[in-house]
Amino acid sequence: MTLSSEPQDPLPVVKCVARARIPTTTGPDIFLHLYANDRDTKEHLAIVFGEDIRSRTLFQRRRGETQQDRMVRGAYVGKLFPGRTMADMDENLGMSLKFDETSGSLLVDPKTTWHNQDTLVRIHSECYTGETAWSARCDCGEQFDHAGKLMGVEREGDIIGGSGRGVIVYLRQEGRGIGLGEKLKAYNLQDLGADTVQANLMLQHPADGRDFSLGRAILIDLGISNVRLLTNNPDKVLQAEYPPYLQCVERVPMVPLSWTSDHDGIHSAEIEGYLRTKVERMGHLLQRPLKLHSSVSKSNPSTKVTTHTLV
Ligand SMILES: Nc1nc2c(ncn2[C@@H]2O[C@H](COP(=O)(O)OP(=O)(O)OP(=O)(O)O)[C@@H](O)[C@H]2O)c(=O)[nH]1
Ligand SMILES: [Zn+2]
Repeated sequence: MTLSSEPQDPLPVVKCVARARIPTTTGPDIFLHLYANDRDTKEHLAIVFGEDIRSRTLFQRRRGETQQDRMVRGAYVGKLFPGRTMADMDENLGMSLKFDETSGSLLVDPKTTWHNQDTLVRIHSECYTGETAWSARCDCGEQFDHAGKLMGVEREGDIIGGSGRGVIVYLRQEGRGIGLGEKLKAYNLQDLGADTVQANLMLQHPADGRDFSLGRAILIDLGISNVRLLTNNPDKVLQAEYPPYLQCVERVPMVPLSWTSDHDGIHSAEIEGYLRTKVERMGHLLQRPLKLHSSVSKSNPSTKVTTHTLV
């Protein structure tokens, strides 16, 4: 945790290049933001739930640009429709943006811009295998889907959702930063008996070489200050802090679905090893709910008691 008296590393410079509305198969429209930065050439993303969470760099007025230019890059208020000519005003919805006439910066107006509220956030690292190749080696794909669902609901059990507001910062940090090729080699080493940490070290990589400063810079660019962070990773909680601009006000756990249901979620030998390593070797805050009694079926009250060890 960086105490406010200690100098903080300067954040990378990020710039939102484009934003577009994505109608989703699961219900809400989301707004995909693509970022450039001064640290790498990757296309890091922010998946934003809520039209009024606004990137300051995207909405910054640029010299010589037209209202059409602004609409094309996604710097518009409300909804686009054929024939619309003004980016900064949506007459149909009666919404208009205000700017500092000198600097051209967006002025925060509670009627049009989300600010100073706790925001549900996931800082998610890319995992091609888990998100696209149906892998049962990790829970990244499940976490990505679950985070998206939680952004859209008021609550799920005792977890308070985002009620339609939230941000998934999607960092192109495949393989905890080592890239897909090296991660595939790590998988082979895991099939030869190594765990995910040992495999990275055997390939001469750190156990976790990720840098989350880009995530912090993107959240600050989106005007997010109080983060309710969806994670089990204590390091991410620390990494989501940049006082006084960004603070993590709550860690929201992500319990694997397979631990709360016998049929949902990922059930595989590999995922158990993956989760166990995260807990035992990376300090992840995951605890399998301790069930003292299996659900004793009415028809057979003598169902044997099963206990689950804590992982
Ligand atoms: N090197 C390596 N990376 C892996 C392996 N399995 C998953 N990963 C990567 O681990 C990262 C998972 O990151 P996240 O899901 O964002 O977060 P986390 O650090 O697991 O913690 P949570 O926020 O609690 O999910 C992704 O970059 C995956 O590609 C593995 O076996 N080896
Ligand atoms: Zn994964």
